[in-house]
Amino acid sequence: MAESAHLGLRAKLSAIVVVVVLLVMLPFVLAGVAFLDRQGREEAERELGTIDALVHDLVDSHRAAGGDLDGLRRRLSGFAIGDSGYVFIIDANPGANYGHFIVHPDRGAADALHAGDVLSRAVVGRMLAQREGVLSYAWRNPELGEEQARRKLAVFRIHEELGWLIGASGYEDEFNRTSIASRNGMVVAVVVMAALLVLALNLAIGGLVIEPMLRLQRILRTLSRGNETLVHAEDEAGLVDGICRVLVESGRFRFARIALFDGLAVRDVAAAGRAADFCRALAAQGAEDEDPARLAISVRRLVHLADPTDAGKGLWAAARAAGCSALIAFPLMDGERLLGALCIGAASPADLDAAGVALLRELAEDLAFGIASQRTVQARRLAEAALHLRERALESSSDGVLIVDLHGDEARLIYANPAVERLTGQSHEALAGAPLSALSSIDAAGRAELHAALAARRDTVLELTGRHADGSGFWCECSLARVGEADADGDGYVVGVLKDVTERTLYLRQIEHQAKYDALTGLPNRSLMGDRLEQAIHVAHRHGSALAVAVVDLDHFKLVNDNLGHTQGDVLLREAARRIAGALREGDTAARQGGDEFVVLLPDLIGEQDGYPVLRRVQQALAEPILIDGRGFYVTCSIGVSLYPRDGDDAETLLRNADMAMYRAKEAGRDAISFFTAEMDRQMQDRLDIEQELRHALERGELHLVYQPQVDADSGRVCGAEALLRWRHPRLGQVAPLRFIPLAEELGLIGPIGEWVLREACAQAQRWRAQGLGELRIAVNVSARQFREPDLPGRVVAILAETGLPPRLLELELTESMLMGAVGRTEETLRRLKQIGVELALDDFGTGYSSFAYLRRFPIDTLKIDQSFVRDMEDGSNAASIVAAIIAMAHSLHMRVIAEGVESVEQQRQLYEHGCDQMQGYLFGRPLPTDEFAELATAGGR
Ligand SMILES: Nc1nc2c(ncn2[C@@H]2O[C@H](COP(=O)(O)O[C@H]3[C@@H](O)[C@H](n4cnc5c(=O)[nH]c(N)nc54)O[C@@H]3COP(=O)(O)O)[C@@H](O)[C@H]2O)c(=O)[nH]1
Repeated sequence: MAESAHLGLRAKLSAIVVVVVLLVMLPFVLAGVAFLDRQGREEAERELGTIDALVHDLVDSHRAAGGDLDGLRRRLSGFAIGDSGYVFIIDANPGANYGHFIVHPDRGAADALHAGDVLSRAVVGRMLAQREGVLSYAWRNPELGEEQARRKLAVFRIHEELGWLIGASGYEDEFNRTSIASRNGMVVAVVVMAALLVLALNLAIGGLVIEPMLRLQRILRTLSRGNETLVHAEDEAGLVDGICRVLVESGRFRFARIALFDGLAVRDVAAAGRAADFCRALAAQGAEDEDPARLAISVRRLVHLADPTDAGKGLWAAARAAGCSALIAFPLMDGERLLGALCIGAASPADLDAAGVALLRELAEDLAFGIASQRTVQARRLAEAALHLRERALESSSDGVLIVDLHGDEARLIYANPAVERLTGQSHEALAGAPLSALSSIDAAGRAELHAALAARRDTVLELTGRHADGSGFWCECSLARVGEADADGDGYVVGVLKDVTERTLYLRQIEHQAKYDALTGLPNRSLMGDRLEQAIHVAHRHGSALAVAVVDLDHFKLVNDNLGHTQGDVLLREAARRIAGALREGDTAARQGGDEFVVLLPDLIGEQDGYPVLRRVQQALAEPILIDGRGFYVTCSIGVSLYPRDGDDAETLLRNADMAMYRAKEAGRDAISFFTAEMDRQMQDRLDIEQELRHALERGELHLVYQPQVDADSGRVCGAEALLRWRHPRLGQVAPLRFIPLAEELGLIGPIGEWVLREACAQAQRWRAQGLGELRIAVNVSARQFREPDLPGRVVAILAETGLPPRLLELELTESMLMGAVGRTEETLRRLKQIGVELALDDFGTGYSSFAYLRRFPIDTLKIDQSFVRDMEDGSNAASIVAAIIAMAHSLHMRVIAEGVESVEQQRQLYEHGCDQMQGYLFGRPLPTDEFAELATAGGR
């Protein structure tokens, strides 16, 4: 299109030139032609006039000489004028021959002009009418074969005497041949001149006007399209590519390339046209240093190379390789910031004339602006994207985020994210723009704290509580942090991050509750009771008042637990706890110490006995039957009481003394309230003393065994012995088994002691075998803790192997309580013991919740009737019946029965009658030292 526009413009300009030249030259040409024509005509007129005059003279002389008309005709016919001119005489005398030719080369005297000869008649007519003059007219003589008419001239004059019209006629062009030649020459010259002028003007206009103009137009168009590219480019890459393309396609430059500078390195980012050829050739020439783009970047100025002297050969070789003979590079500047350079290769230096360079500079400036704008846009896009991301992060944050505006009189919320709504139940959209006080879900104290922290302009973390719109409570940690610049008054914006700590708080509260309260009963636990006791002591100390600490222990709870199971035991404990707490005054505290033991704190007592009525109420409340599974259970309790300040002035002492008193109540037969006394304290000291000494009893060899004979009921002969442990202390003397064995169990010393007993008893039994005492079975008591040790069967096997005693001669005495509870494990232990081959006896049978269902499951060999039944057999109670029933049932389960504590013959008799298999008791022998037992056994018994 540009090409056709270019040609059109050229054609128009050429036409204008032609017209102008013609307009300028035509008047001269026409004037010349007219002049020459006039000159030729005048010459013809003159010549014809001369001839006419000659003819007149000739006629006169001929007439004067008396010549005849024919002779005149002959003479005049010989006149030749030019190629075809002639002399004529027309008869102008009135008469028949008027208008007839008297002399004419082609007509005789008699020839008149015939009717068809219209032109000749008109010409002759005009001459006759005019009588004298010159007549010019167009004449075509077909007789001469003429195609076109020619101008003819006739000069004529009447010969008055003769009445003849004498004239001479001829074609004009036959008279002024020179003039015509001159005219034609002039026309040719003018045409040639005009053509040359048109050509010269065309060339001049083309070179001086059109080319620069077109060039300028091209660059303007390039600039325009460049601006379009600038406007429409979507990114920096598109912009630089587009500009390079525009320069090559619209600007007709050989190449365009853009190199950007990032502060460290120059990097070509876009190119069009033959830029690659140029760069390749530049590299091949090793002339990269001369690269105009790099030069423009390094000098920060325009680099214009249009002359071979402007740069080295390498550069020009590269330029030629790209078809260029001029190069230009513009630095791309964004203010003071150098962005890079635009390098353009042009086919001719003229393509980079001053006007073009000015426009290209403009393009380069626009490009730099465009790049900077794109970068700004890009930076803004990135910033917007980051902002959007941050917004989304805020929106999706699990923590609540508030932005508070502190400007103005009242702090305002300008933003609240959805997490705030989740936390508080208040619409986050409604909160945005509302005053801070709109956060009504946060409780008043929290809001006040929030206001105070914001007023103090301090970054802080607040613990806030509130109520969700659905009514549930919530807890949150609110971190306040100022953001942005504060104004002169310190006002600005504060971001509050609300971390929902409801779950954590509830969990901690639960943990705290668990740490302070008993999970089963909900009563304060030992720890909280300790704290409250300390506090109460403190208050009592200040007020000079008294307080009581009572340890309440349920009587025989273990039996309930063991026989009914833990679940029912728990039910009983919960109910007991409820009753104890219900019996107290306001301000009193009931706590569970563990197991079936409770502590009651009675503060603010005026007198030391003031607590007694309260404790009585506790006792009475528990005395009411407790329903479990529809069955009523009667629970009694033993209560030990210590008083502040009388029995101690610290929590530990008071608790210990109350505990001691409680034991005393137990010892006193249970279901009693016992107040701590100094005597109890002494006994406690004794216990502590024993405890201390017991720890070393085994290693110091202070323990020994005694053996109580067991006799066969039928024969009365000693059939075995029960090994009973004794402790003789050098200072304390003989310590009763019931004092130290339970203590050893409590202190965890029973393990090594029990093993020692087992080994010692087995060794002794084996020695007696060796001494010939026969196959005596040795019964060894196993403590509950010992029985629970998983390795017990293994230890028994090892000891039997060590001592050599046959397993069947060892009988392990277990208690009912050991067998209750973890039935599976118990069964397993019993099974393994039975596999060894030892005998198993159930000790103290009848004192617990004896269950024959259990007995059927367990591989028990012997039932040992508790001595309390044996003792009561004589007093007429139903003990004898119970004993008889036990014996009968045991036998039905194929168990042997041994009665212990047989002291009288009557007891022996009754037992014998009931079918008891074996007996043990003082009646047959007390627990005896080894030698004495050996003597008794050798003697055969009592
Ligand atoms: N785990 C262990 N327990 C043991 C061990 N040695 C003893 N004990 C247990 O200590 C409790 C008290 O025993 P002890 O003072 O030795 O009393 C026993 C007998 O002396 C006593 N007994 C025997 N016959 C009579 C009698 O006719 N009248 C009467 N008043 N008392 C008598 O009974 C005790 C034996 O009881 P038991 O074991 O139930 O057969 C006691 O519970 C022992 O079990 C030991 O080494 N380990």
